[in-house]
Amino acid sequence: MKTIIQTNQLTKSFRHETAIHPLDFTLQQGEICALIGKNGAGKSTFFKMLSGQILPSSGDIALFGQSGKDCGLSRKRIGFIVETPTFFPDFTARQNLEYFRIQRGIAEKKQIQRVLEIVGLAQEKKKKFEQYSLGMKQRLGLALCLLGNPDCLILDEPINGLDAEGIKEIRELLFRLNREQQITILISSHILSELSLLATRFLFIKQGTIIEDISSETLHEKSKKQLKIHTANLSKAVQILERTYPDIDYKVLPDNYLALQNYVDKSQEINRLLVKNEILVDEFRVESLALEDYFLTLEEETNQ
Ligand SMILES: Nc1ncnc2c1ncn2[C@@H]1O[C@H](COP(=O)(O)OP(=O)(O)OP(=O)(O)O)[C@@H](O)[C@H]1O
Repeated sequence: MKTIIQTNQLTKSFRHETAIHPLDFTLQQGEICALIGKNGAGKSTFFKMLSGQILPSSGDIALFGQSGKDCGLSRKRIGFIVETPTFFPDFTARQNLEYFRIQRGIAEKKQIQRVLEIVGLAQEKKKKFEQYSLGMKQRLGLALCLLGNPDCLILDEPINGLDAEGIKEIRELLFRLNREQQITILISSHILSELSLLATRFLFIKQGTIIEDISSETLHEKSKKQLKIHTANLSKAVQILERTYPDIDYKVLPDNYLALQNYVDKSQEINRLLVKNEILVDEFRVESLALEDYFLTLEEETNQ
């Protein structure tokens, strides 16, 4: 498998703070890797270093095996959405792409039709950019990314502000690009439910440090079923459960939720036990741990 991106002890400090602590990261061909972190965790800073918009404070970046000066040439093989691309408002999609095609020295004119077809904007011949919906604007941003026939896409919040239908369209488009054209994708978003449908790998970043790097299979395995209980009397419930099942594995979640990781198959027995001990349970369900919960739990655990 080919390595698309490799960083070695990459760091970035701004005047008053360190945004990225020494970061070692490898992205392999074919992956769809989701970068997940709270506001200010360092996602955009990392992406900007990869795109060459800002320089690292220390460490190396290798793109397609090339580092140093050659890294700049390899960058052409990557399509970036790192900041919302600026288009001319009174140009059509075609005119906007034509401008960027010339600016970037891309010889083949037919690339424009090709990328417009990929993102589903080929029929929009007359509409100007300013008349586009947000979804269309985002798709044009992706078309621009695809103009140079990239092998990899690095997308910072490409589904920001889209409605459910727009999000689904972009997801399906990214799936197609990955499966049919073997395009490797590194993507960030705050819409974790969406990333969980798309990504093959999840990278969690907190205060500039990767706190977890996990494949979707392992995540799925780890996030098997759990028993989620909501009660106002959480401490008493924990006490009784610990007394009855000494090896019980549980997590206390925010807002008076308790998640049991084992004894899930004994849900009826547990329910009866709590009721017998006069613990008022107002929610009791078996569920799969969602990516969102996984992220919040991870954030909490790393606070300790
Ligand atoms: N140009 C800059 N000058 C000073 N500090 C900066 C600069 N750019 C980013 N930072 C700081 O670096 C840290 C990481 O910011 P970054 O934008 O990378 O986070 P993020 O994970 O992309 O957040 P968000 O989800 O809000 O986009 C933040 O504390 C931010 O204030």
